[in-house]
Amino acid sequence: GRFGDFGGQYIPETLSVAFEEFEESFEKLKNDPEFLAELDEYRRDFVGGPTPLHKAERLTEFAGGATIWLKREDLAHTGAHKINNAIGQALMAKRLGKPRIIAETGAGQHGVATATVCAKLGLECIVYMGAVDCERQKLNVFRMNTLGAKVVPVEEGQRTLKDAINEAMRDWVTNVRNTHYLIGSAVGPHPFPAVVREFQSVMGREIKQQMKEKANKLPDAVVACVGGGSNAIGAFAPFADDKEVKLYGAEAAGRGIEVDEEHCASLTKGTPGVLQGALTYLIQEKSGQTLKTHSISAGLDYPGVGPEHAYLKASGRATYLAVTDDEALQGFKWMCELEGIIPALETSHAIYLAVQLAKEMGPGKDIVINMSGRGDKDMPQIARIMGVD
Ligand SMILES: CC/C=C(/N=C/c1c(COP(=O)(O)O)cnc(C)c1O)C(=O)O
Repeated sequence: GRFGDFGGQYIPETLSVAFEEFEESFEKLKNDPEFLAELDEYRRDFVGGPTPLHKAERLTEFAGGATIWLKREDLAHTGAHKINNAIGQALMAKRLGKPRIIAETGAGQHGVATATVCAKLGLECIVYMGAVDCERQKLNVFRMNTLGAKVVPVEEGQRTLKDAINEAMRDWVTNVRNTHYLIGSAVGPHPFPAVVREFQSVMGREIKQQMKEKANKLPDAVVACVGGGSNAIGAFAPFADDKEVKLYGAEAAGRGIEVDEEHCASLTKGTPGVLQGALTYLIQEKSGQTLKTHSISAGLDYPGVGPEHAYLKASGRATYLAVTDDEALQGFKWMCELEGIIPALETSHAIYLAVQLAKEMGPGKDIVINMSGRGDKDMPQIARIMGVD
């Protein structure tokens, strides 16, 4: 369960049986034709996949370089990529006979995705969400409640994603017998990062297929934002062996990476350490205590990162660059005004980075942005920032 030196399974003894049975179930199911057929059916008939891949004509012209393509995962059911992982793990939980599902959420998209599949499959759903995120992603709290989930505001720590994960893990240790912890990103102890990557890789496989159909080539670069890293690893993984395809992750530089506690650029400014069950890069002080973080986007506001990204950085296979709040807002505006798409603030970090890269790469090259989610959830925050609320 390692990615180079990274990853591993640093868990309390009480969870070892649950992890063993989850890993066994995954090893069996990941090649099981019937399970894979069921996943395909959900992707097509419930999620609305394959999500479109199309040229961003005006954004390309504006950037003045490589052709920019958009992988429209924002059009997936519930409005983000999170649904792919939620369905896969919920179907596994059903097979494991676990009637109770818990989840953590930051942007609320994973919470909504989990509540959605629990309604569909008849599973109880409890979502832990930092009190700060309950406020800034209020629309998604309403949606979770409407879908029948119980949202538990978390008042610990800085009351954002890391704190929600801690509470979910605390619940799981107590209720592991009848409960599956449906983790929302490619983080945590083995096999969570591998399981989440597997379920999210549908995006990268579709990108590869669609680029072949539309341009008869591989993309020269794939760009995705990186919070815990699930939409990025899902877009990147199918290209791992295609060395000519460059992989870029956009981290959150918040108010700037020069100042501690003002960013979440774990790969750019972090150091190796163990966080929430995995050895990865994290923003920590000498004692190993994680530092506070800031990002305009709740879904990137996390001091760690998935261990597979730590490995991709260390091995040089992927490049991670930090994008500030203001740059993300710029990317947000460009996508709205040039392509008629209101993206999530998380996704906006990748949009800004892709425009910079397109300039550098020049005409004749092709770059794909993994449009991880839509921006409905962010409209109240955007309205306040633009002074139109
Ligand atoms: C699981 C915690 C992260 C959440 N969202 C993260 C997120 C992200 C970043 O998460 P990753 O793909 O896992 O890095 C990107 N785009 C959108 C639209 C997101 O909502 C959530 O709770 O919805």
